[in-house]
Amino acid sequence: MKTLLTHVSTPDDLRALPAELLPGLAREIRDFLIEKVSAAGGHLGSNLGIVELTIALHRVFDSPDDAIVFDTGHQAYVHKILTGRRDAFDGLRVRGGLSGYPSRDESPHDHVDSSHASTALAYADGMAKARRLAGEGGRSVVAVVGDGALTGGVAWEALNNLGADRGLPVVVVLNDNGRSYAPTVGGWAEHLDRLRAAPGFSVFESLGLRYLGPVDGHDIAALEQALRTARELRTPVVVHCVTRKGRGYGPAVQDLDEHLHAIPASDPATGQPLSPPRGTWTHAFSHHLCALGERRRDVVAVTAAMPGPTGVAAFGRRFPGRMFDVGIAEQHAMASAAGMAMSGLHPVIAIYATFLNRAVDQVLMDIALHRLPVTLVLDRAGITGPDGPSHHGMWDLATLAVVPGLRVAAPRDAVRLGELLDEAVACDGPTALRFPKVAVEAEIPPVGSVGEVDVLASGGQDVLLVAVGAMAGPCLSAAALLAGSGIGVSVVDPRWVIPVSPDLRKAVGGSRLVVTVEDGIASSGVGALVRQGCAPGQGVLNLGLPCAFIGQGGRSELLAEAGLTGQGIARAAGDALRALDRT
Ligand SMILES: Cc1ncc(C[n+]2csc(CCOP(=O)(O)OP(=O)(O)O)c2C)c(N)n1
Ligand SMILES: CC(=O)[C@@H](O)[C@H](O)COP(=O)(O)O
Ligand SMILES: [Mg+2]
Repeated sequence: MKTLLTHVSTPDDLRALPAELLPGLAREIRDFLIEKVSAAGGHLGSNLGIVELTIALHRVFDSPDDAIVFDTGHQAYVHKILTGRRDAFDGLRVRGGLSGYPSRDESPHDHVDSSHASTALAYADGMAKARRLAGEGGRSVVAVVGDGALTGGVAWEALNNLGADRGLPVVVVLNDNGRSYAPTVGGWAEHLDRLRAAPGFSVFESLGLRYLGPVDGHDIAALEQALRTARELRTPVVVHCVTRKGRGYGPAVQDLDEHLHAIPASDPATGQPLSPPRGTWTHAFSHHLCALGERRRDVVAVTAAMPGPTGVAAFGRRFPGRMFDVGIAEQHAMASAAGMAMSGLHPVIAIYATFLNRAVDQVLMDIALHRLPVTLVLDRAGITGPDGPSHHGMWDLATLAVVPGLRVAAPRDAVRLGELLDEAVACDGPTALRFPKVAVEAEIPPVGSVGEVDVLASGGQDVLLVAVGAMAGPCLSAAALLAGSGIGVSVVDPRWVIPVSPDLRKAVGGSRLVVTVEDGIASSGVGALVRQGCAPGQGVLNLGLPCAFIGQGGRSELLAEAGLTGQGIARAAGDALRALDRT
């Protein structure tokens, strides 16, 4: 029986609770988190570590009038529990259910939807300035930021601005657990180490902010006292709180790799996944990269704070000194890789497709303009699923399509992933590979080829399906359905999808209707490029995702909504062919 938690649904309830009951409430919140996150999957370790800190924040500040902005937002589950959303946790991260991040649609206590890291201080800077201009400067703005998120350059741009405006009532709550996924890296992490051991010189003070701490981030009374002091200062101030990721849950504390940062549905007793993990694209990439590392001494791997999730951790273990974790610093990852390539290395930057967005200028100006041999490996491309709009990796093809001289490949299976990675590092200019967040399906062998384009099915020239990467499987299903209705249909996989190759132009010639199918924005990706080269009078249909922010849900259900299933593709192609017949 959850006696305390059932009586605490709002910050007012929380403030009414006697202080001696708060440790018991923290225990109940942890039990609740373990039960609900184990059932749904989600961000467990970070939330277990921030329980006391969130309680203290909501007792000291008056949300939503005082704005509490969570950086990245993956650690806001406790905030949700304490702001009226406890009962929604059974729908955590499912279609139409509770978001895994703050969401303005869900609650006035949530101010920001984006879950790309390192931006909370900038939001706080802007909110505080706007409130001051509107004569509402009496309210505080609180930015809760992790030690990992503070490795991102945009956070330091905000600190630079905050430090210069001493009249802003901005409280930066640094939740320092010493980790991103893996231990946080760099001189910054070392500085925090020293501050944790003995308060002394603080970089923040040199920048013009006040510094309070370090505070034990699991001692609610100490936290409340520090936060009250910070609130009364009415100037930009950093409260340095030291916490433990995964606190209070054995399997999380014992997971030394990531402290169960993010988990799939798991057994709460053991912390083990309910279904054994199937071979993912990430596993396949990790395997091929290690094999490549044996053959090519110049190949190095770069990650922006995600060595485990992007699959380069194994490469780092096998080739010490050839894997570089640069922190949550995607722009630096690109520009530093450019420098490496200028000096004789071939860097492979492994990054989620959605986080590429932050570094597009570096791809253009630092890598592509210099025609440097750098390979981007874009994991979680296309629809990702339960992480929602900010995590779908759906902009990569549209953005990379306008980068001069950059070649993009989309493998359809693990064999092609190996081949294309080899081809990519054999290029003397920039390349990218993209694949989705899903288990890799069985190999799809070609039945023929047109130059470097693989023919996957050869059944006639009424319809040609051009399958981009993992869309090959649904395209083959669609081809079978169309053939069953008497339509002559063929399927090709270009392998290298950007720019459109002369081989692909040759392959599409002669078909009445060309249908491109991609797990990216239909109007601006590979399909749009293929369309430009089609003959006048030739029918062209571009299937893919809408140019819209797509909500959370299962990958399959979101792809089905976009029509990217065998049936959906067959229906759309059949309709388009009939329309062509009528013209
Ligand atoms: C721009 C960007 N890059 C990468 C990520 C993936 N990511 C999510 S949380 C995280 C680690 C965050 O570490 P920290 O801020 O210290 O929070 P903690 O989980 O330790 O509480 C990373 C790398 C992201 N959300 N945004
Ligand atoms: C908050 C964040 O950006 C990551 O933790 C992300 O949620 C991980 O996603 P995967 O579960 O797909 O690795
Ligand atoms: Mg951290």
